[in-house]
Amino acid sequence: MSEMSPASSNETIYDYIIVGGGTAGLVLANRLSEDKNITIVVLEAGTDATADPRSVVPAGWANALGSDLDWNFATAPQTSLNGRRIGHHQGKALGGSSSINVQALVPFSASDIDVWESKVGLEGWNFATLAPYLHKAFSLTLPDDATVSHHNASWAASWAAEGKGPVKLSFPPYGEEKPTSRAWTSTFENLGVRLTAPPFSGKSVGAFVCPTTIDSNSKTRSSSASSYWNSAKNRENLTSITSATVKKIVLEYQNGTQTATGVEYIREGIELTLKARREVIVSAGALNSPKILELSGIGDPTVLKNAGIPLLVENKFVGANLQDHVLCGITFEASDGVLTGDEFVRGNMEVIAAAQKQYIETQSGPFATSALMQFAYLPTMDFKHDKEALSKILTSLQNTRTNHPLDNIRAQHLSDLLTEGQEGTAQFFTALSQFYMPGEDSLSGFVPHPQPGNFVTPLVALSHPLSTGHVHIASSDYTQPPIVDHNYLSNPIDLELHARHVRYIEEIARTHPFAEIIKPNGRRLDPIAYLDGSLEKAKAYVKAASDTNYHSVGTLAMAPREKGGVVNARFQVYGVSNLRVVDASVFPLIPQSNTQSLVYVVAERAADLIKSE
Ligand SMILES: Cc1cc2nc3c(=O)[nH]c(=O)nc-3n(C[C@H](O)[C@H](O)[C@H](O)COP(=O)(O)OP(=O)(O)OC[C@H]3O[C@@H](n4cnc5c(N)ncnc54)[C@H](O)[C@@H]3O)c2cc1C
Repeated sequence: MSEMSPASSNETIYDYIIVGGGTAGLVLANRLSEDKNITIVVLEAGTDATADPRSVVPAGWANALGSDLDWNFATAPQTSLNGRRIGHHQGKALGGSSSINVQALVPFSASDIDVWESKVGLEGWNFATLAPYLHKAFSLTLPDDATVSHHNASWAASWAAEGKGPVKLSFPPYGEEKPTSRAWTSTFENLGVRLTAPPFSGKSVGAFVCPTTIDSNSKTRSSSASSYWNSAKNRENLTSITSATVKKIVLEYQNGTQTATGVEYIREGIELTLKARREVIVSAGALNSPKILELSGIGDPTVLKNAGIPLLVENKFVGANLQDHVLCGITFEASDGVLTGDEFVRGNMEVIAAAQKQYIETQSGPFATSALMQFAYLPTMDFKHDKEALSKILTSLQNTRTNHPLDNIRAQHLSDLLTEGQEGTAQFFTALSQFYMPGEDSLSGFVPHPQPGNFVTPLVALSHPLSTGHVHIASSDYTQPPIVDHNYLSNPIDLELHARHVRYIEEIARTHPFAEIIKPNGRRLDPIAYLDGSLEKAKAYVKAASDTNYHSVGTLAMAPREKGGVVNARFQVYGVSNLRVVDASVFPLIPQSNTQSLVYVVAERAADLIKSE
């Protein structure tokens, strides 16, 4: 049974209720329903977008942003970003954010995960345990030899042999991505940074072309919906209810503890309930899962009191520990003759119609690829020669202020990475077009005010930010969005490191062969983006121009209680029976990578843990 109408259903009790049919939620739905003896229902607020071109066509994501497939959140004004509000897209459809994301599959590092066990204290949470799940979640199709060589991607051969998972990965065919991957990887080699190890090996620095979650046969997006869901949805024991917004978890006091017994949800304006025989599993994403817990009476007493919600389970860390990779780029005018994506950004109908025709007729062209695939992890390059600056940062790290018990661990981990100097603290990547509008609120969709001209935008994200924020309800009204406040760059160490990394973009831009893509003496989109090697100018620029990388995590952290945990190492919510959270909310510390790789892996492990009980 797949989609059912709740009104016509006799069955209102399921073994597991999964709240949120997103990236993690559908992994769980698939794996748990492998056991025919248990029943599962997935409640998803969005629709089934598995035939919607905005989700299916690889380049369609730009049109999905800001649409009905998007929760379209926005942050509170960010003090350290000159008071700007930052739009924060999150997928609202079966597949969740995996149905609208940019499809880059980027590696997390071993040390970022090992610290979960060694310093956070989560037994069994290390890279050696998690890495094998990459092969359970993903399968990679290698392109022809010429393309592998063009992308410098021979490292991926063993991956292609071992990966057996439902999510399909591919590299773009030679010629379908620009600027050439070779230009990217060669530029970093010319900067003295050779790829040190295969990108997914756990300890790798340097430039690489990442696989994308695109099916190489159909040239369509491979989301958790098109993969995990589509292959399981006809199972008799698995049900989905779409357009169903969960309002709260029903808690009953049983055997001396609050126990999750079901959920209340709204569909077509009607309030309905479902009961769970075994568990409720919340997988609504890092910005919505805390909201559901708070609306259910689980959280910080002050937050709940202000919203008029009776407190049932006290935990002041619900909604805290919000982290993201703050992102900033410099948009350079492209050299004459370089074919950029700016006509698409400007919505040029002639160009779009031609690309559409090419995609429909031959499954190729600009619509068949994701925009982002050239990446590089780098240590903070300044510190290779400026030991005094490094020493100052390390001293500040010892005295940095803390808002959350995990902050000390974050600072210690960053200190270790900077001292060693062998791992990435910055993630560089590049877009061959204007990418966003620096200096403005970034509230509505992708590039709200496109500019004339052709551009290239190298960007950098801060891999291990210390600044943390929060997401909380403002009222008991479930239709109201939560208050999202990342506190981007509020920690001065973040500001300094991010500014140093952004300043390094100028170095990349003048290094060959990447320099050839940029017009000599061409303009930059933002008049204050001329940093001239000045750290002060770079600091001013990142405040004016930084944005989100859409990697919100950590708001219901997996950690011991005394370290600010909301769930234990088995995803169980402290103080409540039969309630788990499985999604990006549980990451105690943000990994260096874009987050989908780890969300899939963590959800696979959650399924194994639950099934083993
Ligand atoms: C625009 C964008 C681009 C990105 N690009 C990349 C990328 O290229 N590479 C990468 O690695 N990562 C990327 N990410 C991040 C990555 O996609 C997410 O971190 C990951 O998918 C989150 O998975 P999740 O399961 O935690 O949440 P989601 O996948 O967001 O799932 C949450 C689900 O819960 C549903 N839901 C929420 N509230 C309720 C409710 N009350 N009732 C019922 N259902 C509810 C939502 O509709 C959604 O379907 C991107 C994210 C975005 C938004």
